[in-house]
Amino acid sequence: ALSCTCRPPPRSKWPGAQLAERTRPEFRAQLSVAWSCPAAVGASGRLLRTVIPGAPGSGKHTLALRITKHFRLKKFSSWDLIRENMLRDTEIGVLAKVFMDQGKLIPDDVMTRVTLHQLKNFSQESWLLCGFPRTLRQAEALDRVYQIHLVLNLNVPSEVIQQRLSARWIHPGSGRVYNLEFKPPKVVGVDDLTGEPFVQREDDRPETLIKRLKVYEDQPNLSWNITGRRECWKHSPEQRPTRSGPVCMLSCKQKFHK
Ligand SMILES: Nc1nc2c(ncn2[C@@H]2O[C@H](COP(=O)(O)OP(=O)(O)O)[C@@H](O)[C@H]2O)c(=O)[nH]1
Ligand SMILES: Nc1ncnc2c1ncn2[C@@H]1O[C@H](COP(=O)(O)OP(=O)(O)O)[C@@H](O)[C@H]1O
Repeated sequence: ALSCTCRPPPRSKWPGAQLAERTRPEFRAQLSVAWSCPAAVGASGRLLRTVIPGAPGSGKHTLALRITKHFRLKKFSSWDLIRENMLRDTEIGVLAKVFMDQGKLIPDDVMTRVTLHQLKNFSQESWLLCGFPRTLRQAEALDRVYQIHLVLNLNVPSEVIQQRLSARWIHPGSGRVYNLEFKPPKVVGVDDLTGEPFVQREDDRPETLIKRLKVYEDQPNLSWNITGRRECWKHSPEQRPTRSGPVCMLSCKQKFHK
């Protein structure tokens, strides 16, 4: 289920080789593909611009953390941006809470404005953007400003998502994510680093979660299309995943395969 036209180099050549050996098989496969892509190794000497769109609860933040740590990219996440604004009670934070509590996406113009504004300060760094874009309008707005090299799609069926999110807990101050099954804390109920209690996200409660998944499912699939020499974001008619477990499809812009 992994698709990339690049050939992986020998494993010993990956910078995160040792880590990759220790990670779970699905992450290892994802890292291998990411590393095998010339865009990722910076073969062209360019800055790397990567995005992880993906369904709610598909594991975007978990994977983004691993990749950015070991491939030395700057991580941006739409959720961190929103969470910081909510903690500071800014106008954007208050607005975001209204939409999140209803299980809805934050309006495109707001999300695009804050994200692009933040990215502006990092024009000389390679980055990975997590949770953005989530709609075609956001994708097109991003594309107008940046050339995106890699798109990591995490395709996870909704019943697996429901199971994961019902067991997700976070530390509200830092946003650190736990999972009672997949990534349990050292001591039940408290954050590993601060010892502070963790909470369930309001929007992970079953009634809101069902609405969020519906919003996601009702929205046409966002995919990155490469046809001939044309590269563009589009709505794809592909079916939502039905297989259980994470499936990663990686697309690289064509010019990096030459
Ligand atoms: N079983 C399993 N759980 C995962 C995996 N990746 C993330 N999780 C857990 O699933 C939940 C959602 O992951 P998160 O990274 O917050 O998803 P996001 O909402 O897409 O950013 C969290 O509780 C994670 O600990 C995975 O590969 N397998
Ligand atoms: N790119 C985005 N566009 C619109 N809303 C967003 C975006 N990213 C995050 N949000 C809002 O913030 C909430 C939490 O973000 P995140 O943790 O990435 O969500 P999820 O767990 O649903 O993947 C989303 O449910 C949505 O309301």
